[in-house]
Amino acid sequence: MGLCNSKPYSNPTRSSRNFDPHGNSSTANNNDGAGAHSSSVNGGNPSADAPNDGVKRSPFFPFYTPSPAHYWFSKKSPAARSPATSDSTPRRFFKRPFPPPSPAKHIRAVLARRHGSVKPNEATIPEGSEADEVVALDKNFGFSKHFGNKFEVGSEVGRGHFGYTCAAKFKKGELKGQQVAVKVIPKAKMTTAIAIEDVRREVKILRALTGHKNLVQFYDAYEDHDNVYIVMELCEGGELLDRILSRGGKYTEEDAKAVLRQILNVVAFCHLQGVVHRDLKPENFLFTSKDDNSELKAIDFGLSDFVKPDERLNDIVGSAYYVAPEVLHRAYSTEADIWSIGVIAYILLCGSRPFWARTESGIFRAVLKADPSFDEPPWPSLSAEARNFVKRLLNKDPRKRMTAAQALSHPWIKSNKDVKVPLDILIFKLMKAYMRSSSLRKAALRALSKTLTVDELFYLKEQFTLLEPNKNGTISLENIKAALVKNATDAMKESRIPDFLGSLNALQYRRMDFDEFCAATLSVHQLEALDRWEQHARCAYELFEKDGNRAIVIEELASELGLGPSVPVHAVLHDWIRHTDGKLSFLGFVKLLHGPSRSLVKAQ
Ligand SMILES: Nc1ncnc2c1ncn2[C@@H]1O[C@H](COP(=O)(O)OP(=O)(O)OP(=O)(O)O)[C@@H](O)[C@H]1O
Ligand SMILES: [Ca+2]
Ligand SMILES: [Ca+2]
Repeated sequence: MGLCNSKPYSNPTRSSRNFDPHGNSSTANNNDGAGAHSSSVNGGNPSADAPNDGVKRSPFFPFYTPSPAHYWFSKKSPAARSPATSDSTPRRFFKRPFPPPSPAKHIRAVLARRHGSVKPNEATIPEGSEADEVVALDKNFGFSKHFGNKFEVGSEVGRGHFGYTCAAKFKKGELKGQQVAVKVIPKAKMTTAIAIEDVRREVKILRALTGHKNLVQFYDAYEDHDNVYIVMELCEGGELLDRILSRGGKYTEEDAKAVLRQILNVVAFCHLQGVVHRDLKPENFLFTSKDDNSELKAIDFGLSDFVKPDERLNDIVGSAYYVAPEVLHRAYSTEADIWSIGVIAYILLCGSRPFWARTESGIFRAVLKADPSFDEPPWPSLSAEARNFVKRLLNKDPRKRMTAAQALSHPWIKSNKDVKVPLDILIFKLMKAYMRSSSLRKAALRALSKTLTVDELFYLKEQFTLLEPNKNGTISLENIKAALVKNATDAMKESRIPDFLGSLNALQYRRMDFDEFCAATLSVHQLEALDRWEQHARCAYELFEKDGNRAIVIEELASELGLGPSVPVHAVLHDWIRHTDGKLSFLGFVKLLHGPSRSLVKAQ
């Protein structure tokens, strides 16, 4: 067939259009402090972009300033000041399919969950009777009561739906005089058991997740009669959203990469720990300083949760523009965060939101059904890798979406930089499925693994290296355990990741070399999402034909697929077997690659 060369996928490096009209003015509109806007929401307001009370509004657009529009029309606008930029940018702006980003509201189900104010047709949260709970709400958190003794509170630096954040200083001790941020959450706002539980969990997660440079550093939590106080490192550079807007809505590819690398890094870390953030958006990333190259920190774990490796969450939480389709379908895990990063990446590169409508239900419809546009400027002038990167984050099928660690291995993000790829929890999930597979399926996966390209092998090689401390070409269960321990925080215990390793017990009596590792940890679903999947599969089938395909007894296949005696085997399996010689057909091979559950669903 001539396709079977395992040719490295060529990534034609197009010259990226590095125009950044406002690249040097990123702090231009940050003078009113971080979070000068509010993400607070009017739960009953059906208009997703309706102005919030108490925030500044643009006279030109139905959302708050700062917005790019502010810059086009203001005398102080960098665009107005810079003749080099004023010719192209405004035109591009008016061609945008959607308005530029504004602060995202939490979806109404979140508010219902927090406040118990569920409108009849929005009643998406089935948990117990709120009326009963109000009577006996326990607002004691067990946090230290000495906030007032320890901290001197300064001015407000930001505000959210659930509280406000102030700068503060340690009054005494070793850290005397050091600045911190304090998120103050009034207990009066905690009107449901769920709201209280969410605050408990926010603190628990902040406490458990320690030691990543792109995660806001948590100091401690305090409480008194009126408030909970979450004390953390003070980030003085403002929100990513403000910086996007102050740059006129878009970043150059290089600048976007620098931001996305940090976001992906911290999110990969959270996912390895079994924490899903569930509210990733540019408002929830802060710069440590006003500096252009300032480090970025993830904040606001208010909607975050622990998730076990083989568990799905079902509560609808997040912010509308950033919410993943599977969250709306109520069965999701860490991949939902990756979707949100896809939305952020889309915004960074083109300045508008990929899924936009005036109402929450309109946004949800777009998220579920619409394909984001890559035809409008500036997309055609951006690099093919950039578009490919964003599309692979915004795949509606979570199984086909890249993970954070894979995204860090993507040629666009990687470019010439020495990006360190973190350990990926997906590797363990795939390994578990592999260990439970039949020898026939293992042979099929091995054939497929021989067709992987240089880019795909790069990621697997990185993962293998992280698990292979002795560099002897093989890994053992002990190596895997050690790699996890090395990366573990307290969060990992909560999300039961060590228990999950029990499923890899079959590995305790043998070692795995890189070839088998590739077969074990390649994701058929992800490969299937690639344009060249047909080539991969055909190629792999050819290899399998030469070395592995054999006549199959139907009963054998039936037992492999877990078909019971009541299922009419012939009816289900006739398209799996080649009539001429009783061997696996191409279709059967592809179904086998996917494993039992999927094959059955498709076959029946
Ligand atoms: N460590 C920090 N340093 C500086 N500013 C901060 C810090 N933490 C939070 N802020 C500011 O306070 C705002 C609100 O904080 P946060 O997002 O945690 O609150 P929230 O009530 O959970 O908000 P939301 O409505 O998004 O859920 C942030 O958007 C940011 O502007
Ligand atoms: Ca927030
Ligand atoms: Ca929050």
